[in-house]
Amino acid sequence: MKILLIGHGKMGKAIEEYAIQRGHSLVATVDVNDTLMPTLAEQADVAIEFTHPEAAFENIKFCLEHNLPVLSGTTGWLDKLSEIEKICQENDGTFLYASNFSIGVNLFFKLNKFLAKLMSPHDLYKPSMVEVHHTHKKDAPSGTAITLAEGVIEEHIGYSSWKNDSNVKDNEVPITSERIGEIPGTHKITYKSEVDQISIEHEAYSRDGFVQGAVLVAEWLPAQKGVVKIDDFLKL
Ligand SMILES: NC(=O)C1=CN([C@@H]2O[C@H](COP(=O)(O)OP(=O)(O)OC[C@H]3O[C@@H](n4cnc5c(N)ncnc54)[C@H](OP(=O)(O)O)[C@@H]3O)[C@@H](O)[C@H]2O)C=CC1
Ligand SMILES: O=C(O)C1=N[C@H](C(=O)O)C[C@H](O)C1
Repeated sequence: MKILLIGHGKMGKAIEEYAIQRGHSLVATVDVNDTLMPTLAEQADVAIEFTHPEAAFENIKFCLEHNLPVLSGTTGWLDKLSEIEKICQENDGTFLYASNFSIGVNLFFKLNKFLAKLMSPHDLYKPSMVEVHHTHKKDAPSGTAITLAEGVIEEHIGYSSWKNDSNVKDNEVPITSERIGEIPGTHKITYKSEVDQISIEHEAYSRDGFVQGAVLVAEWLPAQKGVVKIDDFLKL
């Protein structure tokens, strides 16, 4: 498979290495000072986009307007997600966004929803979330934390929004973001009552899970149409 790799930072470099290991080739790596040229899109089977919250929208739009299936793992740009989904439909394209490409985290998303549903009738237990990442991370809260909070909101009658603060209203899920050293990504949800607490946690040991998931999804993506989800790939 021929991959157009957009973003050549921590994720881009690791994806390049793993994609080559799996027998793929790169049409090009496009980083911040490079230009996305239509000829690059013509030569590629799929684009993988891991860049910056400010850059993701234009990069994805370019791919969709040049008939190139594209997956994006960039977080922090979700205010424009519905616009991209519209552009995908208008161009009869293929697009997938996932806040986290690790299989473990996508199973954790399901566990989170299950726990929220169980907790919904028990308002003595108050949820809160902590996400911990490396100090280079540009966005807070993490995209994964937002997906987890959305899962709670979907399943728990007592919650309708989230806030990146520990000081919240009754109907808000509090998310605390910590930035420490080189931590790849840890997410913990706790339901606390006056007498006890229940926590679930996912801890990534490295970026390998995100990288492997992104390349496996990229292999599957060109045969799909429209706005697709990682749940479709994982059959969750
Ligand atoms: N969904 C998932 O599973 C995962 C998502 N992520 C997300 O992916 C994104 C990238 O993460 P990471 O690789 O760690 O970040 P890095 O900062 O290491 O890499 C991003 C790269 O993209 C470059 N870049 C910036 N603007 C553009 C542009 N317009 N076109 C092309 N390249 C550009 C940056 O250059 P410069 O540094 O000069 O700005 C940098 O080289 C983040 O949003 C992060 O949250 C990360 C891990 C897993
Ligand atoms: O920036 C990162 O590193 C990560 N970003 C994603 C997020 O914001 O959820 C996924 C993972 O946690 C690593």
